[in-house]
Amino acid sequence: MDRKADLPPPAASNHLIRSRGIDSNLTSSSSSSSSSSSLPPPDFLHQAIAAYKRHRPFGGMHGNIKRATRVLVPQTDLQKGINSSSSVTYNEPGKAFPLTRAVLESRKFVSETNDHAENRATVVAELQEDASITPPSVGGTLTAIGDNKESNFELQKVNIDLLADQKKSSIAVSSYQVPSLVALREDEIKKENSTSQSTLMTTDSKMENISSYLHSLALTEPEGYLGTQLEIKDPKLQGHGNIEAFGTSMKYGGTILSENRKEPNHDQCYRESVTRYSVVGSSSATALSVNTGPTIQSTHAHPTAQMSFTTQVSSLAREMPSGSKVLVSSGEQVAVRNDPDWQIDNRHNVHLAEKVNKELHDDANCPPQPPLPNNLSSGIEASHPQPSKVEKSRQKKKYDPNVFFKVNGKLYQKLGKIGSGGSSEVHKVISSDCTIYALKKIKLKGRDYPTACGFCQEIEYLKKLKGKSNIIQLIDYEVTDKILFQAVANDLGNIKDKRIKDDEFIYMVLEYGEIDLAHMLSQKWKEIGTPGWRIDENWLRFYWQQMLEAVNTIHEERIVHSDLKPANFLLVRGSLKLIDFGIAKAIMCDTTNIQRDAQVGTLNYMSPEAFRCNESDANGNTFKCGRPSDIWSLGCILYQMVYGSTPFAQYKTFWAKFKVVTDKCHQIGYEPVSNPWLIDLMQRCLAWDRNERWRIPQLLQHPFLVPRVPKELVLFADQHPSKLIVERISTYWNDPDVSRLCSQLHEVIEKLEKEHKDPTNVPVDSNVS
Ligand SMILES: Nc1ncnc2c1ncn2[C@@H]1O[C@H](COP(=O)(O)OP(=O)(O)OP(=O)(O)O)[C@@H](O)[C@H]1O
Repeated sequence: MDRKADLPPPAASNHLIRSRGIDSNLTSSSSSSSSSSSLPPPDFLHQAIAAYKRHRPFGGMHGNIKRATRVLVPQTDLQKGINSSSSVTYNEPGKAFPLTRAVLESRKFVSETNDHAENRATVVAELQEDASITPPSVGGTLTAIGDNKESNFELQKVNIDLLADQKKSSIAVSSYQVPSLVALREDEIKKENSTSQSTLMTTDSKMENISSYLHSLALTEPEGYLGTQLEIKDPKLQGHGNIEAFGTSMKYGGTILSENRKEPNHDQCYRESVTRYSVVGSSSATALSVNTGPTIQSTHAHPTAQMSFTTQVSSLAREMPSGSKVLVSSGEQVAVRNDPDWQIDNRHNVHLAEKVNKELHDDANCPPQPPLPNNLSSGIEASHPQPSKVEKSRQKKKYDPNVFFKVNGKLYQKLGKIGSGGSSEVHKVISSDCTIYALKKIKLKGRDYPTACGFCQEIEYLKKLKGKSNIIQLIDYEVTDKILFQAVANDLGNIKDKRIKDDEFIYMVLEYGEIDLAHMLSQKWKEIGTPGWRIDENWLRFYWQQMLEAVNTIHEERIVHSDLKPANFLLVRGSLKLIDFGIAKAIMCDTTNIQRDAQVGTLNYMSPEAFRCNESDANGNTFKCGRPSDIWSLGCILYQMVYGSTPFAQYKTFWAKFKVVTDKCHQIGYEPVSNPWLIDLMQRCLAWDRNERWRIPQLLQHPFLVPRVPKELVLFADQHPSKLIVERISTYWNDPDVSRLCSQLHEVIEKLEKEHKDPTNVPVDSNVS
């Protein structure tokens, strides 16, 4: 059924149109009607709250208040609008663009300014909707319209009203925003001019975080209305990845404006949240404004999600620092809390908005409503079944755990799962100050206390390594199981044999790494086989040195990592940092080795002694793991960086690996490489006998990293370097052909050197070309 057909004709509000900066004569063709602003405020408030709770436009409850037309178009109609011949033809007659609803409307809106009479009614309807139901707290004026290149989003500029007192230079970022924009402080936003309609500009890298946040909201909160009216002025940002993030949020109906935006995917349905969010920044503090009011009811909106989103924002508002301004606006009026300095124009509206705020907060304690079937989502009263357990816990938590993590009272919005290890999940998150972190969540349920204590050990190591630039930094952590928390600090005592029964977790907020070495390597190895490919020695040196330094840092702190592998080196702002101290062990003061309770590590990188840790050899000597075990792992990583696979990769099963790695007589194969020092370096790390392995300070001085040509010449005064190299190579290959070739090479090098010293001494019949 076409719901649009059921709707009363749209009405316009001059008031709103003014606030949006649209010439009021554009509305002349529309029927006039009442607006919310014409209702006595308490009625408005009650209706707003009641409708909000019902998740449907309260216009519907009031005969003469018109519903928004755009949001009541069912998906099928939307699809029709997009896919069928009814696509909007724009500017260039005859050229049809398949557009999503959001784009269609934006263009209609634009078309109004272009005097496209046919679209005028729709624009009016949109304006009326805002006017009669929820006047926006911030008005915008579309001032520039781009061309209509296919698949681009044309609107290029939106002027945004200043919401707050000019003297205080507070800036309203947009009418529909997200909480994390609180970090968009005034010093990161320049006003283009000082009139009440100023164009926001931001060129700061915060944009990346914000866009990424929006992106995440688009992903995690499909019902959220993510339109953010920001003009992106910085050419660097145009076409940058973060624009894509905006593009994604636009899919959900936002009017985020930037040049050359890609057309949203038609498969994405158009959704809007009942609740709108707005953020105000001031010179002295940041503020969060929550614009309530059932503005739009999408046929696809998910009431539970809307509720939870509201709850999250309320919760975020509570999380904000005490100096922050929490604004709640109902309609275009804004109330300011916690800040006596804030200029308030209209006391009544402050009162009104505060009431709305209170209701909003009360709402967070109301049971969320179950989702309505799509076809019933507007106009039908939902029944209120008892809240489920999950819902109850959500109410208790006052934030949606599907969207946020709470660590030590701070909320972190999930941006997506990065990876999961043997015992944990790692998520990309964003904090309220728009910083991206990695959040490691270790599930404790079902684990015994000694194991859980082992997990906490990682926190101890990271605390010990705080401030070390080549170790991932622990920002915050929480152990939700209080018994465990105390046991770690004191003693396991009588809980040794007990298990954790409840849903308890360890949360660790960590510095975020962009990519790990494993992924970098797999990218690098795609180049293999391309014509002219050869090992990039400088690339190798650059990262090898950083790896050595990172491991040296922990060795100096008497910590053995025990699980060194490419995935545990993360690139953070261009530098490699070490992560995952899950199985690291501290070296006792009176020894250089560690005792292991169980076999640990990742097979391909495990040293012979790690395979046989704590066992005894034929002579009764115990295999112990210590720093050399980490050196072996580094050797395996270097081998992988040089050849593309670890030295024992061809042995697939555990036992095959065990056998070959623990076999003292097994010879690791080294294919020739352009720089023989590289082979020497690998051999220094992969010596079977752990006592023969070089230590990190030596490795940092190895000729591969520190070419010492003059020093070498002095050191081997009686030996020509080429001879030395040739000798070493022939030793390794022990092959007459290799020896012969090496001798020839040596002769050639000597000849060349003679020529270099005395250019007149060039043999006439030189076979050196
Ligand atoms: N700080 C971080 N920034 C970005 N990604 C991270 C971060 N920490 C971990 N990861 C990603 O999450 C994955 C798993 O993390 P981690 O290795 O710490 O977990 P684990 O349970 O100890 O894993 P494993 O079983 O491999 O030892 C890593 O391989 C890495 O890709």
